[in-house]
Amino acid sequence: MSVTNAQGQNRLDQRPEWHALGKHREETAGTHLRELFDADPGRADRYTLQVGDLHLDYSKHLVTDETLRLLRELAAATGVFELRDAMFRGERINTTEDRAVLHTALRAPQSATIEVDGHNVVPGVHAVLTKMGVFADRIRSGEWTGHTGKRIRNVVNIGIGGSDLGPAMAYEVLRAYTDRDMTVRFVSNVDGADLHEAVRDLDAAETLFIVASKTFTTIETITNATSARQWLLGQLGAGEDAVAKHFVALSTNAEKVTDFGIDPTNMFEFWDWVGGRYSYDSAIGLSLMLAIGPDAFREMLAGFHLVDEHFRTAPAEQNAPLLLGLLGVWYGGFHDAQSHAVLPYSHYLSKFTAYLQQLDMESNGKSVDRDGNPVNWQTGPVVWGTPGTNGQHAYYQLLHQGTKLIPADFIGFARPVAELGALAGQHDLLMANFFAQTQALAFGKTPDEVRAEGVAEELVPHKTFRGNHPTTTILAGELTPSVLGQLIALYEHKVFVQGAIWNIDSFDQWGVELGKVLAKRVEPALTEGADVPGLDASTTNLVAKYRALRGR
Ligand SMILES: O=P(O)(O)OC[C@H]1O[C@](O)(CO)[C@@H](O)[C@@H]1O
Repeated sequence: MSVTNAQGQNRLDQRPEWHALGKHREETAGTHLRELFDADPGRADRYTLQVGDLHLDYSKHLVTDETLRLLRELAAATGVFELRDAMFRGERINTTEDRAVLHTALRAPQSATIEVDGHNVVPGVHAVLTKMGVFADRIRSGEWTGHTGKRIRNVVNIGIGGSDLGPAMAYEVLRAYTDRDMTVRFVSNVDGADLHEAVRDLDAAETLFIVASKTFTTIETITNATSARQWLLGQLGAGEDAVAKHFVALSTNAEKVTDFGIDPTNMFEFWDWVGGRYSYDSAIGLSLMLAIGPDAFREMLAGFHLVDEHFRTAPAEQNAPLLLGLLGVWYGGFHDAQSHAVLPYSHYLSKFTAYLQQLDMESNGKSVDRDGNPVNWQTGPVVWGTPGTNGQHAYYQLLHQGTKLIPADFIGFARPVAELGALAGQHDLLMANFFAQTQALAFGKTPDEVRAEGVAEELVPHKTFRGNHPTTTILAGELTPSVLGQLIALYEHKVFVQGAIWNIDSFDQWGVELGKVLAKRVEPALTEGADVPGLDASTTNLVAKYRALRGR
């Protein structure tokens, strides 16, 4: 596909830096990681970075000093650093929604000044954090009681997308830091089964619902919140006045919160310059704060801030989010990689990749540039993965011997969380797998090595491992709140770098709209058999089949 447009020379695929990378790719085609390591004894030492508590090893990537130099030149030419500075300054870099992009302000210290339209937003951020902290302390101490006077022991967060995935992920990651006497659940799916299973064993008198929605118009969340209110009032046999003690809201939309019947004093505010998928360190993290307490929450914010500062100030050669972003551009643009695996070797990171899916794919799953012109290069990859070692016994076969190039991030920790007790003894085995996998992926096993083991000749191709599969290893001492913040900020800024280079708006999400509109149109057809003008033949048949199966 070849596209020309008014942007002319500014188009990514017409830039000399892009062409230089293409040429370099041709010249280095066929080079194996084995050769790169053999030719350069200093490679493993040189290709590492330390950012806060995160040790990054990127030596097992299909790059040389020259590749990295060319990629950095591309970053400079495409204005990554200028856009980064504009983001940190609070400029409206989300152009299609005409909004600033300031999740970094959510973790800025109180002394910072960050202005949107001449207004310093930092005092507001800290006021909400303080309000959240006071509320969390009241719930955790039992001072805040429900309608019947019982203390709150259950928290149910109702939200979807960015109003669910972040706190749900972080709650799992930081389980060891949570109040184990408090039940915290997350309801997102409009499938009634989600809410049903979340509340069926709970005592309503001890349950707090947190309705989390930036817009407070999201149909799934409002439907579930309405059902939760009915359930609560039904269980308590109480009137509407019980709602105030059992419902709080996290939103940017005070009017809609009030319409729903939640007292605005029980609303924790955030702002339109916080994107949904960048919001769990805002008020959206209230459920997490209730679980881990305000101090640990602030430690997490400090971890985010550490990496923000690194991204903002570190030179290009040592800038970790820049490097990770560039590696993705290299594989998507010049190796035709379609996906990116994130493989955490920690059970606590079981929801980490699902969280990254929204962060990355909703941000960079775009096919027009900032000016609305079709792009002629790959944008965001399919992000996928589950914790090791489970994946090893499922899809790693394809990673090792399949036909696809799938760059992967391996994330592991030197020490297990303290409370594992005797089970901590299993940690070395877990981490032995962690190290073995990146080694096997990079270096593989040659036919000669297989033969030397006495393998029958007809089996040699089957037992050969091509190797040359690129991985990043991210190793930290322990999975603490701060380390979680560092990891998330690392990925946020990596996504930013890629969007900047691909010249797309990483902060809008128009692609989710069409399905929402069509669902609204189709619903009356399901319930009432209403005619939907313009409905295609396949969907019409399916709707008819559905109605027949429902006996309608
Ligand atoms: O917080 P809200 O407004 O309910 O939106 C939830 C999610 O819906 C989306 O807009 C996508 O449909 C996400 O970007 C967002 O995180």
